[in-house]
Amino acid sequence: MSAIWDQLHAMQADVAQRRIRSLFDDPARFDGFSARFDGILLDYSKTNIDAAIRAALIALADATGVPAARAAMFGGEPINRTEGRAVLHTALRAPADAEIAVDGRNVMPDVVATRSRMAHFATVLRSGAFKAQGGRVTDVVNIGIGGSDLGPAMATAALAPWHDGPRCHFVSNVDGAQIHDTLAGLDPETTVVIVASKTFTTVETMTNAATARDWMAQTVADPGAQFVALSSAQERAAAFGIAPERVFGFADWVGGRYSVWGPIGLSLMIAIGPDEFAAFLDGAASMDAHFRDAPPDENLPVLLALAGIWHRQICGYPTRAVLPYDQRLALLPAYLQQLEMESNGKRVGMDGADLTRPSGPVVWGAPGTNGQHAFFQLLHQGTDIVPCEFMVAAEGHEPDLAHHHALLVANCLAQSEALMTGRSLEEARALMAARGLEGAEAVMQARHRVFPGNRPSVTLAYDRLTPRRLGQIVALYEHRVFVEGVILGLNSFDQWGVELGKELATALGPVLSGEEPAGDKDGSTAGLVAFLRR
Ligand SMILES: O=P(O)(O)OC[C@H]1O[C@](O)(CO)[C@@H](O)[C@@H]1O
Repeated sequence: MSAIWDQLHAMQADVAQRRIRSLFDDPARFDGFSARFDGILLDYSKTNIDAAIRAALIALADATGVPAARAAMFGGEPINRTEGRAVLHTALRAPADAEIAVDGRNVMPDVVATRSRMAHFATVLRSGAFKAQGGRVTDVVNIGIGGSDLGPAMATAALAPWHDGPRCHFVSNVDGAQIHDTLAGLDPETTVVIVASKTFTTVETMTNAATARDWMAQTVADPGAQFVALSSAQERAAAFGIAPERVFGFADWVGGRYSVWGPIGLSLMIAIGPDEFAAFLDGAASMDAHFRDAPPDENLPVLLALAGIWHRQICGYPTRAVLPYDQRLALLPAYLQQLEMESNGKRVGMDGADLTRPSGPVVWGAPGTNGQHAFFQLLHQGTDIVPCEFMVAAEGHEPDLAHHHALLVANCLAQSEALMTGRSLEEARALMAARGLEGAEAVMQARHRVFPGNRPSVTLAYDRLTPRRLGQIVALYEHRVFVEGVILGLNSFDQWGVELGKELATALGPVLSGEEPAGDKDGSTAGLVAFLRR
C-alpha cells in the first residue's frame, strides 16, 4: 500500500508545475472530471487530478480497504473500535422496511417507533394542540452543543423557506450571554425547551438547561411539562424531571456529530414539519444508496474524499475552505468543522501507532459573496494554497429577486475561474500601460496585480436547496469524511481529543472561585487565574 502512496507523491512531483488550465485543452475535461447524482453536480475538473492520478487514488481507496469498511459500517459492525460501537447514523434515515442488525437484532423497529413518536409530538406542537401554560407554543429553544446543536441549527437555517411551525432558537454556549439574550425575547408561558444531549452530562448543556428551568419556574407552575429531552441517557433525562413521554432516546451507535437524522433533529422537524423532515431523511438515504452502489469514478462521496486526500496528504495543503454561495448555508462551515475535524483530526491510527502522514485538514469557511470582501485576498495572492470547495444552487427561493441570484452565481463561478486562471505579469503590465503608467512604477504596480492562479477548487452545484437536497449534501460530506478516515487508517468516530480540556476545566472551577489554591498550575495559568478571579 505504501507503494501507491509513493506513486502518488511521484505523480504529484511530475505535475506540480503543470497549469490546471492546460487540462482544458482536452474538450472532454469537464465531462470526464465531474459526476452527477440526482440534482447534484460535483465538478472537480479545476484540480490537477488527471486520469492517471484518479486511477491511483481509486487504487489507494481499494488498497486501504474502503469497500470492506463501507460494508462493515452499513452492516452494523463495531467499527468504532475505541468505543466498541457500531456506526449506524445511516439507520436513522433508512426506509422503515430496511433490516439493519446490531449484534443480531434488527434496530429498525426502534428507529421507526421513535420517528413516529417524534412526528406525533411535532404535529401536536405545530397544530397548537400541545398546551403550554400560556396556550399555543410560539417558541422552541433547543439547548445543546456540538452535534446536539450544529446539525439542527444549520439545517433549520438552511430550510427557512419551509418554516411554518413555531420559531426555533438555539442556545449552545455556556456563556450566559447567549441564554440571557435568547430568553430575554421570549414568553416562558408559550415556550418549549428541548434539552438535546446524547450523554445528558455535558456541562454547558446542563448549565443552560438549569438556567432555562429557573427562568420558566418564575411564571410557569409546572416547568417540567414544557421541557423535552433528546438523549441516549434516558434515566438522566428522567432525573432532570422530564416525563418519559417527552424523552426521545437513541442508541449509542449514533455519534453526536452524525445525529441530526434522529431525535436531535426534533427542532428541525418542529420548524418544517414531519413531511419535509422525511424528505430530508429520504435525501440522505438516497445518498447512502449512491455511496454504497456507485462505481468509484461516479461516486460523489468517494470522489470528494479522493480530492481531499490529493490536496491534503499528497499536495500538502494544510487547510481547505468551504464556501457556500448560499446564505442559508451560513452555518454549514461550522457544521463541517465539527464533522471533519472531530472525525479526522487524529494523530494515531486504529492500532494506536502514530500516523505516518498528516491527519485531516483544518476546515474553515464562510458564505460567499461575503468572504470575497474579507479573506479571499489571501486565497488569491497569499503564499499558502487553500483548496476551495464552492457550493451553489441554480435557483434561489426568491423569484422576485432573481437578479440577486444571477449575481451570486456569477460571483461563485468567477472566483473558481480566477483561482485557476490567475493573471500573468504581462497581463498586469498591459493593464498598467493602458492607464498610462511606465517604467519602474508600472512594474511595481503590475507585480501587486499579478494572480499566480493554478489554485485548485471543486464546485458542488445543485438545482435548489430543498430538504431532500440538503439531506443529500450532508450525507455526502459524512461519507466523504468516512472515506478519508479509512484511507488514513484512523477512527473517524471517537473524539478523545476533547476530554483533557473538560477535565481541566472541572478542576479549575474551584481554583477560580478561590476555594482551592492554584497549586502547581503553570505560571501562565496561575497568572490568568489571579487576574480573572472575582
Ligand atoms: O450531546 P452531548 O452528549 O451533550 O455532546 C455534545 C458534543 O460534545 C462532544 O462530545 C465533544 O465534547 C461532541 O462530540 C458532541 O457532539
